[in-house]
Amino acid sequence: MSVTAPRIPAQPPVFHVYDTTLRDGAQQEGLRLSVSDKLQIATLLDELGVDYIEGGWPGANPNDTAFFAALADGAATFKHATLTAFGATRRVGLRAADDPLTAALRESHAPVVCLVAKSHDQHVERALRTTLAENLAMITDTVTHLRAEGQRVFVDCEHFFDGFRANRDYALEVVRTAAEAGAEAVVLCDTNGGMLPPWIGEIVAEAATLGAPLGIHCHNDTGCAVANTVAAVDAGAIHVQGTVNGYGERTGNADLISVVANLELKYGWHLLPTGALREATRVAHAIAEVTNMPASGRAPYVGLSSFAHKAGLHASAIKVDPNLYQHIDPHLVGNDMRMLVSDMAGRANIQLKGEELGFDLSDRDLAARITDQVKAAEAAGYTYESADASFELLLRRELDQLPSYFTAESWRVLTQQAADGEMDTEATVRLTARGESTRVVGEGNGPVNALDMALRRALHETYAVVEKFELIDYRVRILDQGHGTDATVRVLIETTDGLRAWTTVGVGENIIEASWEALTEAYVYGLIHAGVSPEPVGV
Ligand SMILES: CC(=O)SCCNC(=O)CCNC(=O)[C@H](O)C(C)(C)COP(=O)(O)OP(=O)(O)OC[C@H]1O[C@@H](n2cnc3c(N)ncnc32)[C@H](O)[C@@H]1OP(=O)(O)O
Ligand SMILES: CC(=O)C(=O)O
Repeated sequence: MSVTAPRIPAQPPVFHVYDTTLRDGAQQEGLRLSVSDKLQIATLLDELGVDYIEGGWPGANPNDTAFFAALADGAATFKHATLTAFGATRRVGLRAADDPLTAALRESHAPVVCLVAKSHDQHVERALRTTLAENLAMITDTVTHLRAEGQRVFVDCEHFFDGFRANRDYALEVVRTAAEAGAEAVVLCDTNGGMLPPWIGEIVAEAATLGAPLGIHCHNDTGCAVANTVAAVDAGAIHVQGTVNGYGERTGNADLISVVANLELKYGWHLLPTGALREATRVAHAIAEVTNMPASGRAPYVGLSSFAHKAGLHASAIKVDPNLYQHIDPHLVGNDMRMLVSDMAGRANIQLKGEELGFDLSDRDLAARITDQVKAAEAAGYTYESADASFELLLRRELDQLPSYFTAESWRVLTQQAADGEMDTEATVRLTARGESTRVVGEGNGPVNALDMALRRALHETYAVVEKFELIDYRVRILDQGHGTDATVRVLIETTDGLRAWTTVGVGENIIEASWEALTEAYVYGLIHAGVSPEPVGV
């Protein structure tokens, strides 16, 4: 058999992409979703084209109950996805029809219910504190009851893989019971997330001999949730569960976008509606905004760095053909290639970055000169990979295309503590803009804020657009760790004009000097991109 051609399994005729961001994703530490957050996320998930959106556990808390009620009242409608309510099998000793939590599932009006059932004998005996037979009866009773009430049912077999190892026959009996009761998919859960891909593959293959439609739900405690999910699919699972951005209890769940992108782009399967995968990056980032959990730059497929190239050797080959250093075309998932400029850059990085910013750096000597400058500046502490705006100013300086808007003559900052303990900071800036000299004082809650106020006031008369500029992030890093307060520092400042954001860098032995450099560069870059004409030559 040839190993050069990849093994591509055939796509099953029926396959479910099941999202649990709003339920298991919300079990992540620090994540709290309001009803309105859930509605926004559900709409984004529908745009991504997942088949099922698990909205939460109605009846377990007022928020989730209200979310299902809001959907029942028409707060959002889905073009593609089917709403699913999560819950558990009925309580020990109750009839499903009499269990208030089962009633909440019925009353959720969700067309599909996903029930968590115990499948590990020890969990039945020690956590549920009941018999193995009663657990099977709980599954049968709850599934048949909900089916009779007109809801479709999936069953999540909690701790299935550990349970299979502890008591294979019982774990398989749970699968058989759920399927016979009418579950459309029986989902095998690696609840503790301790499995590895070959183990998942072997166990799913054994479970598949029962003939029931199987699903997979993996946690990421071994860092293998996505690989485990793909292994389960290879072994016969036709339903994959996961969350966007891999949110979830402890180390999270399988990242659903990675799973789907792998199956679509590596196996060539069609899982999402045509073209929807191109929404993946936008949706992952929009959901991160709603959860207020910054998306990982290193997330496969959709991360900011997923197609960012830093090394000179990579860039030189990418100039010939981007595919030489990329596993897919980033546009397939709505992402983009980015070229990073740093001390690891060669001429090719600089040329490609220049092209990205709209400058022709095809001249080899010019590109080499700029590369040398970047390396020297990076050695002195500057960083350009996260300060594109300062890199553009460096390019413009070298190309003699840097407009002169003002000349700063001097600046001074005073901070004092008054007798009542209040801190006052005042900055004075003296500069010339379009031939006019000004001396302006600004006050702020700290030295950088006061300098920003003074600079803004000094420029405002001449360049009114500066009132739109707002400093939105300020980061300081000590560069030579061995030194104490006399160390060199690097300051990164992010500024916005309300439409776009840009980052500039300053370096110095004095934190205020470094901040001043980054601040003035931020204003110059902002003025250039606002299309403001500079000072007339000779002023
Ligand atoms: C693997 C997973 O992530 S499954 C999803 C887990 N998610 C959550 O737990 C979040 C939502 N949960 C909740 O709000 C609450 O736990 C509730 C409302 C469901 C239950 O709350 P309480 O009635 O106060 O019970 P509590 O949380 O202390 O314990 C859970 C009970 O459910 C029982 N239980 C656990 N799994 C199951 C199951 N699959 N089927 C039936 N009962 C179960 C437990 O044995 C325990 O019973 P007990 O009250 O007789 O001791
Ligand atoms: C059901 C579920 O979330 C789990 O077993 O991990």
